[in-house]
Amino acid sequence: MNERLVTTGADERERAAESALRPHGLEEFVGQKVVREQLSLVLDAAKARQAPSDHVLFSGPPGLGKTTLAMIVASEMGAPLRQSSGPAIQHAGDLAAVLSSLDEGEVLFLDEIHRMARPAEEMLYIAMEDFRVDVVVGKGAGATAIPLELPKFTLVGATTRAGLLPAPLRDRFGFTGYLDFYTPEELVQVLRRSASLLGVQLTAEGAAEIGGRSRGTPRIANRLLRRVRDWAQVRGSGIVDRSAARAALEVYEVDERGLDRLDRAVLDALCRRFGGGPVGLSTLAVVVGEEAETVETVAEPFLVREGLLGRTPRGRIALPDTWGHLGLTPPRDAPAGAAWQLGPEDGSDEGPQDAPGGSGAQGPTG
Ligand SMILES: Nc1ncnc2c1ncn2[C@@H]1O[C@H](COP(=O)(O)OP(=O)(O)OP(=O)(O)O)[C@@H](O)[C@H]1O
Repeated sequence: MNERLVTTGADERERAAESALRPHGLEEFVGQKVVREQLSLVLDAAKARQAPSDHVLFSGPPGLGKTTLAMIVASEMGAPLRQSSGPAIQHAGDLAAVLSSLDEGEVLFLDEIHRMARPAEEMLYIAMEDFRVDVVVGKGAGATAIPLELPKFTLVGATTRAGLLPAPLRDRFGFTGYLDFYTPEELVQVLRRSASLLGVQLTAEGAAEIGGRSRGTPRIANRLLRRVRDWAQVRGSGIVDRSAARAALEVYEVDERGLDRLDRAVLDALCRRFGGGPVGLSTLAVVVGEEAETVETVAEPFLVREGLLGRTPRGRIALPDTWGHLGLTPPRDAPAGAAWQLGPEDGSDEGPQDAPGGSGAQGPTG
């Protein structure tokens, strides 16, 4: 089980549990209306031409359905799916081995495609466009490239960081689907479907309660459902209703907005200890007893998205909602969120308050 119930990633064990809940066709896939419609046009056109589909890229945060869609592409095309990932392809030879073993029409799914080694990326451009790889035999001046024809295949790439893909690779995908976070109503639909597959009795209120705490992410919704089901079986009536969801998620310390203990510790330190900031990331991390990287990559993206934390060039700041969420009253001199000059997206800059002993409790000057 994951240490954090609301983390967006999944380990091998969880992925195995997830496979039972995956939609098998586009009509079962909840939400992402635009992507579904665009993708179904691409696939229907390919089927009508009786040819492999164009290469497809899915981009979006973890747990929103990229792997599921890759599997759907293969099943809609009636083709086998071969899976690998960027981190597994560290040499051009690794990729040549995968590509040369494909059959005509097969779908190759490359997860985390942005993490592939550069020489392999370059080999992939040619393979995608010309269905050919150049295998280099020998070394130095005597090295020769032997072209190897490949069968026509469809590449499905998935990435959480489309911006990291070099333009020549991005341009070779005929279609890119951008996945967005799900609405609470869509998550209720995901939960209903999962509950029926798991044989769990789920009430409308129970689904709404879990959906609202799932951070817009089906993976988290399904994970919370499994934990609430456990609670309902052991301590409740077996039915997943609102009170079971509330009681179970209190045990797991997931609050009504989907924040867990780490998220709240960060906000609590920011408001109580540093008067709302700005405070540097590493100081904040020391106070909550975590690595700066964990705070930055695990807690912050969701807090920023929810408008509960701001990243500025001078450090992290509380926003008006932050105080309310913690049940605190902002100090009288706390600025309105808009008055702050918010920093760049990756805003990992350390503020001046990172100096040892800095309290960082002052407001902005401008
Ligand atoms: N639209 C959806 N409808 C129903 N279930 C979904 C949907 N999207 C995702 N899920 C479920 O959520 C879980 C995670 O989905 P998936 O593995 O496809 O996410 P991912 O985007 O590939 O994540 P990662 O980036 O970590 O690989 C799966 O159990 C899947 O069935």
